[in-house]
Amino acid sequence: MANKLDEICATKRDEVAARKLSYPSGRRPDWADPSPVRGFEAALRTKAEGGFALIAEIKKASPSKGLIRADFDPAAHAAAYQAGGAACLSVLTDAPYFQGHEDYLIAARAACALPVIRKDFMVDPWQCAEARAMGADAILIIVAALEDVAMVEIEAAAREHDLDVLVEVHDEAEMERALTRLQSKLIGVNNRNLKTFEVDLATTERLAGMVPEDVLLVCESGISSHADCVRMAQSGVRTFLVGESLMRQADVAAATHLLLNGA
Ligand SMILES: O=C(O)c1ccccc1NCC(=O)[C@H](O)[C@H](O)COP(=O)(O)O
Repeated sequence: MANKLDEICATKRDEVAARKLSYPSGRRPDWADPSPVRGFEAALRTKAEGGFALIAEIKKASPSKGLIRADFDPAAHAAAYQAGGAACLSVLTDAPYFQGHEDYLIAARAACALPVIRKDFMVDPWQCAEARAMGADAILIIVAALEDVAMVEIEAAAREHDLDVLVEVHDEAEMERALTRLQSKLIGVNNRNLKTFEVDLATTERLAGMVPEDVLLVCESGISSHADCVRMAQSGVRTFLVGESLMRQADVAAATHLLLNGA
């Protein structure tokens, strides 16, 4: 296997093939009909106008850090993130590598009024139908994981299901592909290299200048303090995706407020 991202995507393809056979429509039989979409990108844009906008991530474990939160309670974390001032939630649904689950997204979304992105490895347009059926308001496209044709098809499927799309890049070539091949105006720079797990906030600083004015730029991974947000703001970034540093806190609501406001 070439690298961890390739390995994760290969596992995901097998998983999706099996799921498609057991519920072809994308709706698992035990899922209730989801409530209408909550505007994910709109919520971020509104918050970013008056300060920092946060996508707060519900993340139990990760390939790079192992178990992050032993007393994991997605509904309680969702309510705490909302109380602390988050604009949106991100919920990891990948089980093999992140100990995630679709039920965590369903529980988190039911416990708050925030829009939710399904954080998973999208390798097939069918996963968009599945994401909406479980209640997601947005999906992630990782440019490093997909050929151009595949990411265009997944974005089109997301639009068909009224899902917003966060397009994730890590270097200049991926940013160029995102800007020229895809239509979404929501682009995240992941400071984590998903092939090596190295994290460097300078990645966002390097790529921020490539982003046109109508694109909302999201700084992802490795943010652990208000000072980090202030540093990124010097490059024009006001929107952040944060997981581990908040998930490790005893008082998640207070930590979220502190991250956003500095006091
Ligand atoms: O987090 C990992 O170890 C990881 C490994 C391989 C692929 C993706 C991975 N993480 C996904 C993310 O990008 C982060 O969960 C997200 O940006 C939040 O990052 P952090 O605040 O550093 O938890």
